[in-house]
Amino acid sequence: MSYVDEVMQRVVEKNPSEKEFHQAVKEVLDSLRVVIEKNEEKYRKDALLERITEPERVISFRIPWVDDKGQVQVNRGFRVQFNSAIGPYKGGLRLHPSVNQGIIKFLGFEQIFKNSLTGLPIGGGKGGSDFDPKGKSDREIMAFCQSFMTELHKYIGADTDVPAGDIGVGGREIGYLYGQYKRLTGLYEGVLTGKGLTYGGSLARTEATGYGLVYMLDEMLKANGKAIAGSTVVISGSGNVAIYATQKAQQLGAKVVALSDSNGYVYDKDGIDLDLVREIKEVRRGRIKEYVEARPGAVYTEGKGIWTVPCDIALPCATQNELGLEDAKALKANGCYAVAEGANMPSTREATDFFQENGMLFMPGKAANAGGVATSALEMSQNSQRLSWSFEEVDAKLHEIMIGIFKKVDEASKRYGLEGNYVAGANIAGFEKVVEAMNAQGVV
Ligand SMILES: NC(=O)C1=CN([C@@H]2O[C@H](COP(=O)(O)OP(=O)(O)OC[C@H]3O[C@@H](n4cnc5c(N)ncnc54)[C@H](OP(=O)(O)O)[C@@H]3O)[C@@H](O)[C@H]2O)C=CC1
Ligand SMILES: N=C(CCC(=O)O)C(=O)O
Repeated sequence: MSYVDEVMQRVVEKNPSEKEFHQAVKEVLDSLRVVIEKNEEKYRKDALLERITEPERVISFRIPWVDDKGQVQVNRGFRVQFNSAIGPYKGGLRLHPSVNQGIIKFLGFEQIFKNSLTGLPIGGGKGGSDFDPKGKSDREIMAFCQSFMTELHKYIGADTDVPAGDIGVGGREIGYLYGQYKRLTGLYEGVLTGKGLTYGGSLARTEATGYGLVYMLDEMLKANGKAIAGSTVVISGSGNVAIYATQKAQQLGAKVVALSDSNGYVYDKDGIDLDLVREIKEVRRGRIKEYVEARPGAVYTEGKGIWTVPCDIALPCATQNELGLEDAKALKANGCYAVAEGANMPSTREATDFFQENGMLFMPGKAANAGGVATSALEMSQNSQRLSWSFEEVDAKLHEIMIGIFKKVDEASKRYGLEGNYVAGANIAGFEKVVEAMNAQGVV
């Protein structure tokens, strides 16, 4: 049995119910076979793969809070501090009823290599809770966040572990979390990113993941003789990543024709009216189906199916495993030639393999959606200097970082004779820096 297969077997046996974690590890290890085979003896002796697939720390805790009816509620919280070889743990907090340890471990594992690709000094971590923010009052959100931070603050800090947003965690939640941290510790420090602009947040952080996704898409298309301008684009989700990916795609001349949420999707043949979507989602915290009430020419469809909408470019920006093999086949049949992942692991392994086997351009999330965490690291830099950079300065740095990530990914794929395989390129380029740091730091 190969070393990779031995380690994969260990991961499955030691984490039996964590299927998303298995999926994330398998994708990375499979693409690293060419690298591992060249160093197998040393890697085995150092138990390198056993260490890199084992979190440095997994923290789980009870979160009690009182709802508006005076009823005590209980949720479960997590923080996975996965790998600190190249910097303090850095990664988002996800609030969604589907959250469990396996989900947070898959996200934390992906974050290791994503953060490495940015070239910034940030390690991999992730956290969250099975708390469902949907339908909760502001007071209930605050009560939950204060209880969450009452536990979490024991394990985080500006030079230890810096959480941020993810699904269900936006500016409102970060604000409540930050206020509680400050109250408990008496420290005013950059311990969270995605903060409000009046208390240490960075301009362009709200836009960063979506903008960075489109910057990466632009690089991938240009390297392959294509362009965003004039293309038809379908974007899943209608949250932070999807909204600002839509904005940047429209600015670069694309026509975005569909967005979704967990209830269904809207198709607007005339192109999505982003101001209307932002009013519905960011102001009213409503459902995407409300879009057609103001745009009768648009069509709302309940449930899944957004990937049957004909497009040139697909940008999955909702959640993991939202795009499966049948979706991939439908995209190809309708002429789609490029996919870039705004979400974390939104394509199943079968869909990813299909894209690559059928000559479609494909950029995995750890490279394509790294703009968010990269800009979070820029927020940390500003906080450390007690300075605030302009939007243009941050956006220019973000764009430069995304161009740099594409170059690393492209170079790594070519170095191993895998030109155009951006999954392999991203995993190899991300892995190499982390491994060098782990080797230098000894058996820890
Ligand atoms: N925020 C960030 O900085 C970054 C986020 N990401 C990733 O991007 C993706 C979106 O995150 P973000 O935009 O921040 O989150 P938001 O909470 O702002 O938006 C999430 C969107 O995805 C939809 N969604 C969530 N879960 C499901 C599901 N199970 N099925 C269908 N739709 C679903 C939501 O619909 P509904 O409102 O109905 O729940 C919503 O439209 C996630 O995978 C996240 O991990 C990656 C890098 C950075
Ligand atoms: N949710 C994020 C952003 C993490 C961060 O900004 O620290 C991700 O990279 O998946």
